[in-house]
Amino acid sequence: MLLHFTKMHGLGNDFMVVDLVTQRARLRDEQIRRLADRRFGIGFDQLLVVEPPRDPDMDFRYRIFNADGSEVENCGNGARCFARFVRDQRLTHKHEIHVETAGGPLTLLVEDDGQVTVDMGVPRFDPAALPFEADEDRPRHRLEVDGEHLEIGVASMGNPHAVLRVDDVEHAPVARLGPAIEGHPRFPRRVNAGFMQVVSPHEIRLRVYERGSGETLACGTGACAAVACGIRQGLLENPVTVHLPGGTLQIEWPAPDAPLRMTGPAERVFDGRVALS
Ligand SMILES: N[C@H](CCC[C@H](N)C(=O)O)C(=O)O
Repeated sequence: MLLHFTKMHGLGNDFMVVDLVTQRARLRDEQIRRLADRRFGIGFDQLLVVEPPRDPDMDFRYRIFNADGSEVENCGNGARCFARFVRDQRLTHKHEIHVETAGGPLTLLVEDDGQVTVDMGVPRFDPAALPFEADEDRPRHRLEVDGEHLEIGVASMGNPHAVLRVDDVEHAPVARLGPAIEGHPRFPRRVNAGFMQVVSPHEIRLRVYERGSGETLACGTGACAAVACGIRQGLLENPVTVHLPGGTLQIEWPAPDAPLRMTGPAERVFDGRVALS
């Protein structure tokens, strides 16, 4: 069969977006891995799938698959592209779109300037929410990685994040520590590893080694998790501008029990069709 898709990105975090409301297809893990390959396939960090909602109060079901084929709970940059896609495809005319994900509900707000603001829900820090093996919830956890004693913050944005503060993201050992943190045994379902440089209380620089995809040019949930951990550690104050290699996100988290909001762009690159074997 021929599957229609749209290639999109949020600050260079790139996606294959598929409408399974008007199309029917089942994508197996190995098909996703092949399609994700940047030489043998289309090439993407994540596959985003639009499906009809299970909950009648929601507008769509939003499913996310990493390049390694693993299905995950949330994708922040993908959520902005999802909102742009469903409106461009005329699957909805709404400006406020409610979607269900494996990590919980999200509200997507398409702004007049084309930017998208996502209500990402309330960050969770209890280790069981990630999951992360630790005896209690605390702003900083000690983690021994590759012979080094690190101090990390942990947060769930529906998906799990570990955040390590560094002096200079340019020279942070992302290639070495990223995979070691991602696959650390204390994270039974692996983890996204963020490397955060604090520029000021309202500004950070961030690189993220993503679970299931490697280092990406941007990570929306990673930006949210870094800000949440930074505010909780007393390093940051609401709102925070997050500079990632692919561009900048604005994050607001006005109070610990308030939802966290992320605002940024969503770009279409091309439409295509692919034969599914
Ligand atoms: N790699 C992530 C999913 C994609 C998150 C990222 N692309 C974003 O924008 O939030 C995970 O395994 O939880």
